[in-house]
Amino acid sequence: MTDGQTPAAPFGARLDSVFGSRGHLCVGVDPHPYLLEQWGLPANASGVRSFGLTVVEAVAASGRVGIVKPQVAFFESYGSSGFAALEEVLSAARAAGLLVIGDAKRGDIGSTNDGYAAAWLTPGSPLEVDALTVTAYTGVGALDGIVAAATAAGKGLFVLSATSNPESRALQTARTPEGSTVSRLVAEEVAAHNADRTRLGDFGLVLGATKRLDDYGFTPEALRALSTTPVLAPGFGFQGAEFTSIPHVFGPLAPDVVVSVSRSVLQHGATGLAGALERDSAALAEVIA
Ligand SMILES: O=c1ccn([C@@H]2O[C@H](COP(=O)(O)O)[C@@H](O)[C@H]2O)c(=O)[nH]1
Repeated sequence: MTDGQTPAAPFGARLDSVFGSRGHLCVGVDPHPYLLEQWGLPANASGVRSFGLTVVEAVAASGRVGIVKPQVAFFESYGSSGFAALEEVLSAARAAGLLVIGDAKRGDIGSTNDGYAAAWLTPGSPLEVDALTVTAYTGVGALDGIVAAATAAGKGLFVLSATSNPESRALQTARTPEGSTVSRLVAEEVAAHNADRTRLGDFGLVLGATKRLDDYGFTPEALRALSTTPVLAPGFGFQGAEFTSIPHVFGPLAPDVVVSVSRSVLQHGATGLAGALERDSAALAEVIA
């Protein structure tokens, strides 16, 4: 629900609409302590609040970017006042019409996951987001309650599958008894939740742009089978991936990738952010129409 009464359109449809109107760039709201210092802000809740609101304002004003991804860790590190700051940032972003992906990477056994669903996906809750990142180490089935809550509220999930960090390889390329990789198993079980869609579903995957997906067990056929599954792709800029690699890395999924950038744009400071957004969104539009 958007206002507690009107049912929201499904997340996948809303994401598709943002792709059409504002493109695929997603700006991470990652107030690292070193960035706070660089921006002349204090390393406390008031600093992350100002940082987050400034990023939201710049993204909304750009007219070229429609998705933000606040990194919860950097707010959580200041305790309850950090969470209060996060609530303000989330609310400002949603009020500005931006699609908000909460990067909280929640995930537990099913009964506990219901608590996360209540916190992040319930319309009107203080931490309401449009989509949430979650882990499936307890099994994709343990997410069923969050999936049901998301569907009821027009929300989405992005489930970690092949993450961008170098340490992910051993675990995520481990083979199941049937011969699939862990990454691919997660991907296929998540994609099953989108099976009734002809266009984008509400349940996506985190696939790092720094990876060769064939190394993680994704054959070309496996990628084609994910055609209604949106992809949240971190790893650009600071972690080394380039926009021009998107068609090669993501193949048939490239048209539905949410391209996430944080430090590479945030390092330009409050005054340089608008220019960085303009440059990145223009460069990305050359790659994903
Ligand atoms: O596999 C993953 C999953 C999430 N992330 C998050 O994305 C941003 C990346 O920040 P950059 O500054 O653009 O490197 C950050 O919030 C990570 O927690 C990821 O990098 N990889």
